[in-house]
Amino acid sequence: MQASSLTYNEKMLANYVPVYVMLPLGVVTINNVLEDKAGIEKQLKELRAAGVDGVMVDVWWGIIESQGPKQYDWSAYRSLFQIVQDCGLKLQAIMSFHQCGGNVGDVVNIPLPQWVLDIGESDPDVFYTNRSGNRNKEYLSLGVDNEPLFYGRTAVEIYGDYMKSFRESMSDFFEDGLIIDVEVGLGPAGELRYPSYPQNQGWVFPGIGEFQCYDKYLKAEFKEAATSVGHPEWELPDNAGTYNDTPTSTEFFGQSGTYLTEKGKFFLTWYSNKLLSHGDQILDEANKAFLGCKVKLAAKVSGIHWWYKADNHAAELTAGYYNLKDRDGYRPVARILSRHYAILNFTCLEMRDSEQSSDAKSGPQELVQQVLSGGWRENLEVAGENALPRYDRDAYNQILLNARPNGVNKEGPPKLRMYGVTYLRLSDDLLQENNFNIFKTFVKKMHADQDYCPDPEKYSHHIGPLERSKPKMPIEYLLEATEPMEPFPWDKETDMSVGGALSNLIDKIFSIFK
Ligand SMILES: OC[C@H]1O[C@H](O[C@H]2[C@H](O)[C@@H](O)[C@@H](O[C@H]3[C@H](O)[C@@H](O)[C@@H](O[C@H]4[C@H](O)[C@@H](O)[C@@H](O[C@H]5[C@H](O)[C@@H](O)[C@@H](O[C@H]6[C@H](O)[C@@H](O)[C@@H](O[C@H]7[C@H](O)[C@@H](O)[C@@H](O)O[C@@H]7CO)O[C@@H]6CO)O[C@@H]5CO)O[C@@H]4CO)O[C@@H]3CO)O[C@@H]2CO)[C@H](O)[C@@H](O)[C@@H]1O
Repeated sequence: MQASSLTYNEKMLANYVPVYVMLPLGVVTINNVLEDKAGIEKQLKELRAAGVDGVMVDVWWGIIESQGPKQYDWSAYRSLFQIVQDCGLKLQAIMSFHQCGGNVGDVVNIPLPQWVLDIGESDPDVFYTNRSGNRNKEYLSLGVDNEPLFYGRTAVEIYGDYMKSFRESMSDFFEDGLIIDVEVGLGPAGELRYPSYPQNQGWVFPGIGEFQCYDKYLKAEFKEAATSVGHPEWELPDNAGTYNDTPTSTEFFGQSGTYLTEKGKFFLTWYSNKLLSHGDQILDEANKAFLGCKVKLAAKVSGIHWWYKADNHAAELTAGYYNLKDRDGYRPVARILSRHYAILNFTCLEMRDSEQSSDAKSGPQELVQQVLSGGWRENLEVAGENALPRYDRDAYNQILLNARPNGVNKEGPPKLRMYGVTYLRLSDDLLQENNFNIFKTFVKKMHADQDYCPDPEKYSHHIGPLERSKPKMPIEYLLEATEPMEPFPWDKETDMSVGGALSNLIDKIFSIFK
């Protein structure tokens, strides 16, 4: 349709960014029970009335396949999905192949299935391991992706089977258009990363974290890789410090550090490429499992904003994002996702540089700008989340700015628009009157001041049947995307603000007299 023949509201709808809300982590309990049906239904109705488009929920491996290999029980989740559907909300389902517990905000503990942990008892190397030998049971090491150690199945086969079973068991919800998005769990917290900053091993913000490739499988792979380039003597780093170090206190990340040497570069390329192949392989399984469904696949990438403004980008490097001033660590991730028609879901949308302590050389705004721009340059849809729960107008305004970095276009689609934003997370605090009022304004502004729109096609979200992934990309082609590019320009402030300093003051006075 010609833009000129559209009504004002139709043109404004082209600026609409849907808002989803993450459900509580333990909405389905560890015993696979949806305990508080009435309570969740009431809350979902409140969200719907606030204009919210949908919700995101973790579908925990540790719950569904807890009884034994391939013994899936989806019944509690089916009840939950039915309620979500009855409330008129859409659903984003996370294939949570990780443990809940050990990350910021993890208020419940949901370990991996016991039969997997039992295998880890006799072969602890199935878990990510740091240099001092600490095992991390949050997620299986990518070193066992292709090892048939789990009653004859490899880790990747397990993930593939789980997703196929999910599709079969939820086929009616797919057909009804309830499930619009599947977030494919690719690591701890569901994010494509190594568990380099585990709070349950003593990491505190803003420690640089540690490399996690010292299990016997990854060690052997590294040896083989080093030998193949004529350096059998190269070992994994032994000078990269510990969780809470600063970069410059280590030899690896310090000035003229190992990370700049031939050996260091070889290691970092290997470490980050392993993560890329891991994501690629599991997304391929996801693509096969959901082929033909009217759904989008998505992958989460963590917002490691601390030490972003240091030359060494130490915290990103230990997490597996090989990102430096002269090397883009995120565009290769985006390129992989483009092969699978997947959305890039990035976090820390709410953070501003001015809120961060200068000691951490933190740059959340520049990081978001880089990653989102990279995604758009690779012709991807880009979505996002906030990293920490926030209820203040400054945080919402920052999310609004990132959602439409150049503002609204009253004549049709804006230059840049995020595909959607998922707010972390539904809680009593969010629903508290004053917080919820601000949140409702935020939703309205994300919708470009338009009423809630139940039909995604109307805001140009075409969710067609999922096509088969494109052919595998040669590593050289992937690595071409490491070439740094200028990010797109961002406006200073959003043109769809939920209110500024004065409103903040009124909120404070209001809360005192409540
Ligand atoms: O359900 C889906 C998944 O949900 C969870 O994963 C999500 C995760 O929760 C998200 O954070 C996000 O993951 C990333 C994130 O992208 C990264 O940026 C990073 O987060 C780091 C963060 O950026 C850093 O700034 C730093 O945060 C520290 C923070 O700066 C300090 O101020 C302080 O935070 C305090 C906070 O100020 C305070 O208000 C309070 O907050 C609690 C709140 O009061 C309470 O009502 C309750 O809602 O919980 C709140 C959080 O505990 O306490 C905070 C903690 O003391 O310390 C912060 C931590 O030191 O470090 C962050 C890393 O720790 O890393 C994140 C994790 O990779 O997106 C994830 C995926 O959606 C679950 O973990 C998954 O299992 C679920 O699948």
